[in-house]
Amino acid sequence: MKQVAPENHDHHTINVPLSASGAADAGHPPRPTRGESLHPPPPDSVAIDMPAASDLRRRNNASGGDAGGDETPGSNGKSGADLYWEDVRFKVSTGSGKDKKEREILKGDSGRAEPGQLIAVMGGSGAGKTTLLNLLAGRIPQGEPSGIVLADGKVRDKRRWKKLIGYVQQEDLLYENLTVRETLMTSAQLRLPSAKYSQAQKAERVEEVMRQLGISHVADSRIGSGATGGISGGEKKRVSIGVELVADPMTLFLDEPTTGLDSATSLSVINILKDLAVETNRVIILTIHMPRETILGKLDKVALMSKGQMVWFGPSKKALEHFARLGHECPPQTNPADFYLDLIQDNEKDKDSRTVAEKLIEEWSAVEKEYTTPIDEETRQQALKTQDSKKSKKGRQEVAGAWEDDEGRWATSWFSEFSVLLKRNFKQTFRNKTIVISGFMQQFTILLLLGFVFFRLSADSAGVQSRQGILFFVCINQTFSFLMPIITVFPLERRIILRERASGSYRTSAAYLAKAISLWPLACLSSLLFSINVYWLVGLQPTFVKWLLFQIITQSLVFAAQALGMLIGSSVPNVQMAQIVGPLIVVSFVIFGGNFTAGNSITVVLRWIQWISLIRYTYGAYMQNEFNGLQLNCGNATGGVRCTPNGSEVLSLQGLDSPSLGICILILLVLGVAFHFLAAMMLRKTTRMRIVVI
Ligand SMILES: Nc1ncnc2c1ncn2[C@@H]1O[C@H](COP(=O)(O)OP(=O)(O)OP(=O)(O)O)[C@@H](O)[C@H]1O
Repeated sequence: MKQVAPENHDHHTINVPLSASGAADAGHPPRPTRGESLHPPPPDSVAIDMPAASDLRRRNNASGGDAGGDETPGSNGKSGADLYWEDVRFKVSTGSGKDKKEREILKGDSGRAEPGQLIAVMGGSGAGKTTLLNLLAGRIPQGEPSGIVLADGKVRDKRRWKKLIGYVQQEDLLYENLTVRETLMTSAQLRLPSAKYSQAQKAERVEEVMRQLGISHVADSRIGSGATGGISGGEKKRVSIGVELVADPMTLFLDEPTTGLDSATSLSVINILKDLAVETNRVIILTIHMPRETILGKLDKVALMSKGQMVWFGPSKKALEHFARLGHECPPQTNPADFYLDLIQDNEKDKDSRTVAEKLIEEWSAVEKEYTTPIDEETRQQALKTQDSKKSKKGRQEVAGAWEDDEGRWATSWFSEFSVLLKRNFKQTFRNKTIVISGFMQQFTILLLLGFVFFRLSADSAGVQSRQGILFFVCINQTFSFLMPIITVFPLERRIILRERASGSYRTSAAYLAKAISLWPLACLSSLLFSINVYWLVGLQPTFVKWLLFQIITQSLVFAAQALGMLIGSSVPNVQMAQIVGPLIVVSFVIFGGNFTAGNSITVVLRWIQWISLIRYTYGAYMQNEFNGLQLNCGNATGGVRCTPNGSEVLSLQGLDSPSLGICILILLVLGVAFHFLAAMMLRKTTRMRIVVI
């Protein structure tokens, strides 16, 4: 029984079963098109009024027909792209200097994936599975690809392609303090075009995807982590798939989606993918290591690879026949996947000094045309022409022009991106109670310690030294406390940002600003807890204006220290480097902070450090705030200790009377803004995924 949706409407009604039912068999019935249900709707199914899930593709298709329009896949109106690749190669340079060599990782592979098919790339470790998957997806961090890849017979356009596909990485890159529903909703809000989908429709899409993936029962559970608990590994994998699926991609790529899962969970993930491929008429391509036989039965085609070359591409059952014809029978009671892998990894050489794999590669190249449905030659020639023109300047302009005619480069406005990301960041930060509480506890403990050591300072020569000591300590404490936790933020989140940016989810400026603002309130509150109380505890000058200035100076330091933390975090490749570089920079700022050495006695080569030392300006401002107008009691001065009755004199003796307090605060703010600006630039640079389409 079919549930046919009215066509050519902005919205269509689909029947969504409340449970993700079992997968269709390998020999599944004729594929339904979108809007048709595979199975009769169960009594508990619900009809949802949804925007056509293929709107995103239609949007891209609609504008793909003209200027260089042959570049856009999907313009034949199909819901899933037919992916064709021919003679694809991939080279990388290894070594350096004299030892520099070129290594060919993919050596001329061809194949075709048709809508509705679930395809697995298999092979031993290092066979080139991930490289082939990445090349088809266009995600190539380095190296030189060549060959032809056509989507629906068209050369792809990089900017559109990255938004038309979903790519599920091997690791589950998710925010652990968000719930499943919030995770998927964030993806929907960022990736579904606001012009087509209202908030309610985006929420409906999320519910639909959760039902398809069978994760509705954990919708409100936090993702969690090994340490904090949370949803299971299989559920996490389904959430990762859901993050891509809510954007309704035309083609879905998955890198080893079953790795790390037990065999029952792996089978359930594959069942879901199989259902998705069939029900939504999409191409789904994945890499897999050692599937069990039941999983193999779900796959429409397998691509067996050895040393960067195909050994077989087609249905698994036919592979057994093909290998049997070549004299390699699969022994009874053997999982065909084990048999394939043993065969292609057999390194024993025969009398011609060739391995079994080498012979199988040769045999495959002789018969591959029989097994791969060719594309129409006229389409192929046309695509080749477009590919050539795309390489020329004129072609590039045509592609760019075609994009400009589209609805826009981003699914939603800058402000929407910013507010979605800000909300996500607040949830991620404030739900981590350990971090929140330990931040306050740290400030409170130091406050107590200072209270014991520096309680109510005297106004004599000993009090001068103690004042200097405590003010310098406050500078160091506040810098370390608010810089160090931040330097690991970007290194820890970089791979998530890379993933999200690779699919064109948001502008870096929105992501950066949302992150910077979300980190500020907690730092502001805990630094206030410290600075408000330390002032009275230590007994600094008891006037409201000076107390207020003390708070302003502290907040300016916190602002600049956080900005510097973000700059360090966005510039270093990993947490370890951040933890080395962060303290190194702060310590050099301390050395040039104005307490240990006078500015003009520093060697010229390093003198510049004092000009960017946050601690120098903060210390200068604190000292002026405290010592200007301070009357000291020299009555107790003991022999040899010079006592200065006037606080301003202390400042001029130590060279801390300039720049003035106001300028010091201003410089701190300017440094903060400059660090933020540089950090945003660095984030943009270090989270850019190289997308190359051939
Ligand atoms: N950018 C690169 N630079 C150098 N070598 C590379 C690069 N990318 C891939 N390789 C090499 O190419 C080969 C194939 O890599 P690929 O990751 O595709 O293998 P795989 O089949 O996915 O292996 P595994 O199952 O172990 O992940 C490996 O030997 C790998 O070291």
